[in-house]
Amino acid sequence: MNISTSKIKDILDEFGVGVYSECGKLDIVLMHRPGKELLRLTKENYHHFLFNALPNIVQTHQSHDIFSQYLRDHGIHVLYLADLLRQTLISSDQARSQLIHGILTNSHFNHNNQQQSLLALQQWLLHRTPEQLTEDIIVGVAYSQDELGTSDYTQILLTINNSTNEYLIPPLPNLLFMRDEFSIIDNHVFIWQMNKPTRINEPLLLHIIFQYHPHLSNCGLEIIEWQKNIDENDKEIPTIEGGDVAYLGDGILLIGCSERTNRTGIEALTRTGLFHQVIVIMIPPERCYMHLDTILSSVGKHAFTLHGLLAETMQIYTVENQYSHQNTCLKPKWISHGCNVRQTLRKLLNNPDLIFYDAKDEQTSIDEQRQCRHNVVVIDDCHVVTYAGSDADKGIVTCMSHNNMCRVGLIPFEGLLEGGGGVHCMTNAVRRRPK
Ligand SMILES: NC(=[NH2+])NCCC[C@H](N)C(=O)O
Repeated sequence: MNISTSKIKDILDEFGVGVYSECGKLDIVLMHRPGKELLRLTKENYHHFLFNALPNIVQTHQSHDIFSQYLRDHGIHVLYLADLLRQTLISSDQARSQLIHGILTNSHFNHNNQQQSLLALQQWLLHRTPEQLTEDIIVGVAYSQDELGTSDYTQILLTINNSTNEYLIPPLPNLLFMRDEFSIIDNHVFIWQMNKPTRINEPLLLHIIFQYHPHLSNCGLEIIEWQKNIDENDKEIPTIEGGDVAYLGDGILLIGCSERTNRTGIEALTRTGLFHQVIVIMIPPERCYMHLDTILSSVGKHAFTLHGLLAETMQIYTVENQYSHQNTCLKPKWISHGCNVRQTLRKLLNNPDLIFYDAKDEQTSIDEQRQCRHNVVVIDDCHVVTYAGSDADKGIVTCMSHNNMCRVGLIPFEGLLEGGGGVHCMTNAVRRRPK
């Protein structure tokens, strides 16, 4: 579904932008409807691309369209990444150069031919139209005459490639999980730095969109260069992925320190000084718990989902800024609050009645966590969406809907779950009201 730039302007004018909670009414969301990049997945490479199995693209489209239609049926405007990127590249030469520069920076060739290959790739990219560039960066470009055409630079690229690399530009099948590349918090845009190399080009696209899109670049959102706040002594590169980030509103940030989001990243974010409280949950660094939202997500003002198996084993910290006498920001301090997630969040969030929904027994909870059902997205307070197929007696959906506590919309998982993410992972709010 194509949305024109003028329609986008109307939506932004009508609703405004900014995300002020995880559970207020959702008005505008960004998603990516997967395309031919999924056809790049094979039995040999799907692990490399962080998929658990091969999806059937017809099913992916069906399920994804049912999901986006559910959102539209409840008054949410769905924007699509490919539309925004194309519109940005059409309207701004600077955006095109920045995209090309970013692709070149992230490309690595055989050491001996690095310089020559980069020049050839640059020339090849400079001859692409905005529409072609949009497709190249999302779908990827294979080392083949078919895809590269017959120019002089093509010959150089094909000759130089030592055939160990299948792709000149790698495909981005994980764009399906639009949650992870950025977060909007209040009216600030944070473009994240991915931990997994195969996702390295994804944030680049979002940076270009928020910086140059004819309407999103001047609608009152400000990009924050959070990763500049690292200490000289920090040895690791700061990484944060959006699935670890839950902005609860009123300056309170809940964040997972996980396989993907590291301490240096969390400290750099804290040092922006934009948060009143930063609460960190230490998540076991395992693939099945890759982000905070695989085990906990917001359901409404009164509740979260929480995978019970981990509820009393994950250390919780608050991270606070410290300043020198000259008022320079020093390394933040980590204060431990023990390992009981339920108790600690009730206390830190000053809400003794906070509810944590889970399946009724441990094995069902484990099964449902693996099927991404703790991963819910809020439409409005107490109205969420998750994947269908939850156990009718013991499943988390039954627990959430008990006594009409919550309304739970269900969408098919076929064609989506193979990528290892749920409905929260596939959406990213551009406008969400306070709780
Ligand atoms: N917010 C999330 N939980 N995202 C899920 C991302 C799944 C993706 N295949 C990855 O491994 O990166």
